[in-house]
Amino acid sequence: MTSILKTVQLSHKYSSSWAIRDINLELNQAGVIGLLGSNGAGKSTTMNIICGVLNQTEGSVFINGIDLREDPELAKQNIGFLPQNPPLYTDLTVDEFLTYTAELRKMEKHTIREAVNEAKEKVGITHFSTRLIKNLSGGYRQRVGIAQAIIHKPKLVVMDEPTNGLDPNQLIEARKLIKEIAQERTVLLSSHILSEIHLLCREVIMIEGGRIIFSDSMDAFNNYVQPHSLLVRFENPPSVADIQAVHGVNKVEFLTGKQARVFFEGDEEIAERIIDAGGKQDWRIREISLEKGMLDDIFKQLSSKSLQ
Ligand SMILES: Nc1ncnc2c1ncn2[C@@H]1O[C@H](COP(=O)(O)OP(=O)(O)OP(=O)(O)O)[C@@H](O)[C@H]1O
Repeated sequence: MTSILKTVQLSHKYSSSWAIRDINLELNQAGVIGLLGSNGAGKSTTMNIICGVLNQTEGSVFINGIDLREDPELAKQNIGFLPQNPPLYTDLTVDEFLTYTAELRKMEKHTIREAVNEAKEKVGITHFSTRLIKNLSGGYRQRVGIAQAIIHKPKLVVMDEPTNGLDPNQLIEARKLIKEIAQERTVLLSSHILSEIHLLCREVIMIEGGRIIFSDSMDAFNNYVQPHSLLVRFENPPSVADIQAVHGVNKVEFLTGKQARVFFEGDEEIAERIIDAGGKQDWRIREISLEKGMLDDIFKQLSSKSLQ
């Protein structure tokens, strides 16, 4: 089977330093795939190369089996791109802009009108067809950006931090839309926010320092990343020393007078031991929950595992 996207030993150097090294990706199915990494990890560089905006220093990109360097025009017919800052012409109306992007894609003239209408309908902006883009809210501008990325019905849509800067309501709508779009195609989406990737993606590729340090399903990711802290809320808070006396606890931080983050090593049965100690010493525990690590901690865990 031909992969929708395949990268082979993709590496890129800006002047003297490598931004990404040996990125090997292979995507075959519809759905949202997350590219997760902290700021500067190499997400935009990877995406810009995949979309043909930046020429790699080394390695190859195949879109639907077509080498992007050998036949960029044909390869790009299968890609839609929503860059971090979508290049919208804000003095054009939605219709004018989408027609222009369809022409840029070299779509056949007689197909453009229908394609514009379909894309508008898909992202829910038909009622703004004749509105100037500069008079749209951030959330609707984002939709125009998504419409231009799907207007030619590509098999692969690449979105660089698409939910950045949206307000909570816009966020919910954008996530819904991205999931809908991914029902019939592959969406590769980047974010530095773990919870965003959790909400949207079925697979996750984690990149750090320009290298892939994890690539598997979201479920596998959840199993791989072991929790190592608990949030505990007490009605009758004990001292730090009292909590540290519980076997396995290695650090305690009080976040408020009644809530503490308890770091532990080893098994998750620590929660039972804390509840046990709390019962005996009348801490009156009101809430206790395992925390998945913060992104920085997860990077450290995964980096050290990948070096083992
Ligand atoms: N035009 C450039 N010239 C020189 N170095 C660059 C350039 N663009 C990016 N870099 C460097 O390459 C590395 C990867 O950057 P990249 O933008 O790909 O990361 P990112 O994961 O997308 O981060 P962010 O979320 O902050 O955009 C970083 O160290 C960055 O400083």
